[in-house]
Amino acid sequence: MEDNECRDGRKKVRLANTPLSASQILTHILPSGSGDAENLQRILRLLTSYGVFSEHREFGGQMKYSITEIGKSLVTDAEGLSYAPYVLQHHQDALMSMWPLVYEAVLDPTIEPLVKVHGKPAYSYYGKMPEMNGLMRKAMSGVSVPFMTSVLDGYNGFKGVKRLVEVGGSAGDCLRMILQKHRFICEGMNFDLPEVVGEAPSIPGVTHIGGDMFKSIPATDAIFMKWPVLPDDSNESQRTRALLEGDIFVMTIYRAKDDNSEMKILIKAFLMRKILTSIYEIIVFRWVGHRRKSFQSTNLVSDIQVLVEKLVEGLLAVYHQRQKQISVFVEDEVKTPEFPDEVGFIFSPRKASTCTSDEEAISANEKANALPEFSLTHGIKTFHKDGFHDFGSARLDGENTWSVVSKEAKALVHLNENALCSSSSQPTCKANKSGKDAQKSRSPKLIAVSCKNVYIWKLDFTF
Ligand SMILES: C[S@@+](CC[C@H](N)C(=O)[O-])C[C@H]1O[C@@H](n2cnc3c(N)ncnc32)[C@H](O)[C@@H]1O
Repeated sequence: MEDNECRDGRKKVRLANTPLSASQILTHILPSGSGDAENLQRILRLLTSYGVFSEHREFGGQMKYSITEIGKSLVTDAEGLSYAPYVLQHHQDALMSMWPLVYEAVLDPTIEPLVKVHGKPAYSYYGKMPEMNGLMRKAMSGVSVPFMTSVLDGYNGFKGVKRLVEVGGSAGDCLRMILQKHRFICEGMNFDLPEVVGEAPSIPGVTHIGGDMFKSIPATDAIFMKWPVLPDDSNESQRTRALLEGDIFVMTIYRAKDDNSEMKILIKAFLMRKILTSIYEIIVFRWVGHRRKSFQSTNLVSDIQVLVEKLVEGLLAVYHQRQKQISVFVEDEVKTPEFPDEVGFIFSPRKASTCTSDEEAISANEKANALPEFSLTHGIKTFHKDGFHDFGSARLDGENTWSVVSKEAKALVHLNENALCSSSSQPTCKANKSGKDAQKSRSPKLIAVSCKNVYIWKLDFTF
C-alpha cells in the first residue's frame, strides 16, 4: 500500500487530501448527520490562520479546506506518534489555569505562576497526576522520536561509550534509539523522576532508574541530556553538580528567529498563542572525553557540524520542511571556552566495562595516554551539601532559559578550569583564587574526578 492509502474495512481508501467543505468534513466525523457545520467552519478558519489547514475558495461555492504539513504533523503516524499530545499537554486544565496569573511573574518573579496555582513546580505536580504524567511521556515521544531519527541518521558522537545514561529521559525513546543505532553501547540507563520511569515501557538493554537529577545520577561513561529542565528553584551548584557527574558535554541551543518562518507559524499553531512562542530550544549535551588528543584537531569541529546539520535536519523532519533552505549563525554571545593544553583533557577509562570492543572503541593509543580513574564508582552516587561549590548566590528566578543555561555554562567552565588546575598542577593554569581557602572551598578532588571540560555552543538558525 502506498503512503497515502489506508484500509477502511475491506476497501482500500485513497487519502488524497482533497479540499472539503465544513459540511463535508462533518459527514465524515459525525456520520449520524448531527453537528453544526457553521461552527466547524469557524474553527477551521481559526486553524487556517495558524497554518493547520489551507483554504480553497471555489468560484461561487463554499470554502473548502485541506490539511497542511503542519496539520499532518498532528495526525498519528505508523508508530502511533504525532505532535498532538504535545499540544494537548500544554492545554491541560492544570496548565491553563496558571495563565491568568502570568502577569504576576512580572510583579513577583520569585514564585512561578504554576507554583502559585498548584503549590508545586510542574514536574512535582505531574508526578502526582498519573494522567498528566502519561500525556507528558507521550508528548515527549511524539516530539523526540522524529527528531532523534534525523539526528542519529548521521551523527556518530557516541564513539567509545559503553555505558550511557540519559538524564531526564522520560519514556526512554531517545536512549532506545541511540542504543539501536550504536550497538557498542552495552548498557543504557534511563534516569528520570520515579513517577515517570515507573510507567515507562520496558526497553531491551535499558534500565529505568528513578531519582532526582539534582541529587545524584548514575555514574556512566557518558551522559545524554536532551531538553533538560532547569527549574528556578534549584540553585546553580545543584544543577552544576548534576551535570558535572559525567565527562564532557557539548551544549547546543537552537531556536527559531524569524517571525515569518514556517517554524514560528508552526509553533504558534501548536501553542495557540497562549504559550511563550518565541523560543524553541533544544539542548543536547554530548560527551567527548575519550577524544583527548583529537580535540584540538578538526574532529570536534566536524562532529559539531554534523550535529548541527542533523539537529537542524531533525527539526525540519519534525516540521516536514526538509526542503527549506536554512542558514545557521554561530553567535559569540557565549564564548567557546579556550581549550587548555593537552593535559586538560583527562581521560577516565572505565575498568568495569565488559562490552566487546568494535571499530568505534577507544584506541589503545588513547588508553596509553589516559590518566588513571580517580574514584568514580558505578551505581548511583550521592552528594553531600558541603561538597557543593559556590558560584555566587545570584537568584536565577525570572531569567529566561538561555540566560540560565548561559550562566550555568560559565559556571561550569569556571569550575572546570579550577578542576584542571588542581588535578594537573599545571603552572600555566590560572586559578581565580589561590591559597588554602580557595582549595578547600572548591573541593577540587571531586571536580577533578568528575569534570573534564565543557564546550558551549550557541547556534541560532533562521528559516
Ligand atoms: C522536557 S522533558 C525531556 C524528555 C526527553 N529528554 C526528551 O527529550 O524527549 C524533561 C524530562 O526531565 C524530567 N525531570 C524533571 N525534573 C527532573 C529531576 N529533578 N530529575 C530527573 N528527571 C527530571 C521530566 O520528568 C521529563 O521527563
